[in-house]
Amino acid sequence: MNKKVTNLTIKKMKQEGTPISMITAYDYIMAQNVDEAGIDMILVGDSLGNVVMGHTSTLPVTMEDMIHHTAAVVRGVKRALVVGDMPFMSYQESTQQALHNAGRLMKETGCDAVKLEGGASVCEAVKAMTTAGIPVVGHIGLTPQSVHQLGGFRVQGKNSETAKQLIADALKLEAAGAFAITLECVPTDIATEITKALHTAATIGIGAGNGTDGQVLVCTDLLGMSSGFRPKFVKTYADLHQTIVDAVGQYIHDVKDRSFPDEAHGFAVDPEVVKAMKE
Ligand SMILES: Nc1nc(=O)c2c([nH]1)NC[C@@H]1CN(c3ccc(C(=O)N[C@@H](CCC(=O)O)C(=O)O)cc3)CN21
Ligand SMILES: CC(C)C(=O)C(=O)O
Ligand SMILES: [Mg+2]
Repeated sequence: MNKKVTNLTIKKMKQEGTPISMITAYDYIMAQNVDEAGIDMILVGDSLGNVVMGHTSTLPVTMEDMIHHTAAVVRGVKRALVVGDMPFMSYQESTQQALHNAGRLMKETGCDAVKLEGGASVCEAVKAMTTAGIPVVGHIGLTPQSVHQLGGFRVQGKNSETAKQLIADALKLEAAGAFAITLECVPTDIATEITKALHTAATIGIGAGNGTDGQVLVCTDLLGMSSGFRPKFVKTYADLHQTIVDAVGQYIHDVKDRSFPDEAHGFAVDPEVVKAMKE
């Protein structure tokens, strides 16, 4: 088995220019599958609000939801670094609240790091966490927990002023101790400049082009399991939605015409036993 990935491995990969692969997972079985594929980092994203729970945003996700799913993912992983996403209003109230909930997420799930959205405004919390021994991943650009503040899901950092703000936030997160920073929906050239400006924190892009230190995608998006809207940045590598519909359709067909189960999928008994049973 390959050695467990740590925050130091990720920092080293940035120094060496080795691209970092990251994917979301929300349960034990998906975690086992993506870990076996050789993924470097697994994010138990609060996107589970959309993907697993069927909400229209990530806002309703609770600490209890995140703990439940992150613990399941950790049980399926041998090598990848597991990051637990801090849900909406689990860290925005105060630094004390942020530290308390980051501690809960690590303590009650066994994950390797936590992630929270925001720039300068969360740096005091990031500093408190890293000081307490909790590795932190930042998240700037499109921050879905602020969708109502941002006025919708839109690309961030499109003018020089907001682009400067993003660089400043990234540098502050790095100084506060974040070992990686997710850049979501940021123009390619801006994300590349942010990546160059950071010396220790690795950038992990989603809709941020190929100049970042790594990439992250939602597992059900890249596997083609999600129906409905797909963001422009998603590349699908399989059509599992159709594969599942076809396989279950075949199963239904076999049940209806009694071709399943056949002898190979049942348990035989000595005919004498049946005879004696009826007496
Ligand atoms: N399945 C899934 N995949 C994700 O990547 C994802 C989630 N869910 N839920 C949480 C957030 C929300 N995300 C989103 C949601 C919408 C857009 C979106 O509407 N993007 C537009 C770009 C708009 C513009 O040009 O400004 C697009 O067309 O892709 C992007 C990211 C990313 N995250
Ligand atoms: C899209 C990624 C970065 C995320 O935060 C999530 O899946 O919740
Ligand atoms: Mg998230």
